[in-house]
Amino acid sequence: MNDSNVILSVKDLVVKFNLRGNVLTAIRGASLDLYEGESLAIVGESGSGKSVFTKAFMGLLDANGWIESGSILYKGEDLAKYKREDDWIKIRGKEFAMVFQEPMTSLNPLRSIGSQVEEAVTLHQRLRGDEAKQKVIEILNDVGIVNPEKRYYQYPHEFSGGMRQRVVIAIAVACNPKILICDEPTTALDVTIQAQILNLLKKLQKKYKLTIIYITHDLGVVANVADRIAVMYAGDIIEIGTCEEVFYNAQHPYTWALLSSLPQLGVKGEDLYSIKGTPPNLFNEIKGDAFAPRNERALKIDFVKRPPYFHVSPTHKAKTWLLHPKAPKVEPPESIKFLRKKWQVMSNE
Ligand SMILES: Nc1ncnc2c1ncn2[C@@H]1O[C@H](COP(=O)(O)OP(=O)(O)OP(=O)(O)O)[C@@H](O)[C@H]1O
Repeated sequence: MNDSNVILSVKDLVVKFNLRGNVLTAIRGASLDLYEGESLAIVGESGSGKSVFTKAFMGLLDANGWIESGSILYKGEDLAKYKREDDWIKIRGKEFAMVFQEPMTSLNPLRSIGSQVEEAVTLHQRLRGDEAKQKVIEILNDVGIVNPEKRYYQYPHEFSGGMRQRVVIAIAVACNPKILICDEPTTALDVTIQAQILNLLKKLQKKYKLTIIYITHDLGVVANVADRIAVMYAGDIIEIGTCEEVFYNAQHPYTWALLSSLPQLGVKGEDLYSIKGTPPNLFNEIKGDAFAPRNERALKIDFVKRPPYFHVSPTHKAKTWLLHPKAPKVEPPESIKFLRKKWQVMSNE
């Protein structure tokens, strides 16, 4: 990873919404460098801002939302300055494509699968007639749809949930995007199908040279597919690092809480850990570390001053005062200590 590979650079992004005259700050100065060809998972509880953050890159914010400040640099242009739908049309599909959670809402029930994929091929790859159809069949085959020549003429209701999600992915890939954003792509599917779809995305990433952002509330789901993990809380990325760094050497107490609530890490015979309290009200100004009121290990300063990023390694940083050189030593929960022991072994290998 080096700076010349940065494909998208978001700096200090602030996104607000107006709700019946009251203003809510959904993204509170979040920054992110995305590297070409990587897969990055953005994780966090419901409402942490994962979807709004990525929708801002595609000009897909709801009508009552706007980018208040910050920049989104892509190919030398600042997308945060785009005001007109015409500007976004150049980006959407062609440069960035999105796969949503519920495939049925992304597909038109009245049109054949083939014609829906073909529309994307015609629009973005400038192919026509037989050539376009051949391309569609090739893509349907690539996404694992058996007998694509026959399936081409079928309708969404003739496909299972997993197969429909494959079609949605085919449409996204048919646009030839550089960046694919997958918003909870497997939440609506059962566990075996989930794994198949994630494997498929991994395979397509290589063939189509995609940079992928996975959005999920489930750290467990992305463990096998993401190169890096960004943890979001109350509209900011509070920790980011390689998958191993975030799993085994997490630094922010919120990341500790997320990890401790994973069923895979549960201590036998104990109830599953759940994060106490509720996220802050984004209509109010947030002072200090937004997680402090829910953090039983919070320091005094956490309630007063917002922490900057502190680097743990060149690829790993977190916004927590615990990383300040003068911070008192705070013991993480048992499950995190267990992971850190593994990290020490891994680091010495
Ligand atoms: N159109 C809107 N008007 C007002 N508030 C909004 C709007 N869209 C999103 N928000 C608010 O912005 C915040 C971030 O929402 P977002 O959908 O990005 O969360 P998320 O992390 O993706 O959650 P989930 O996992 O539930 O999708 C939430 O507080 C949400 O209520």
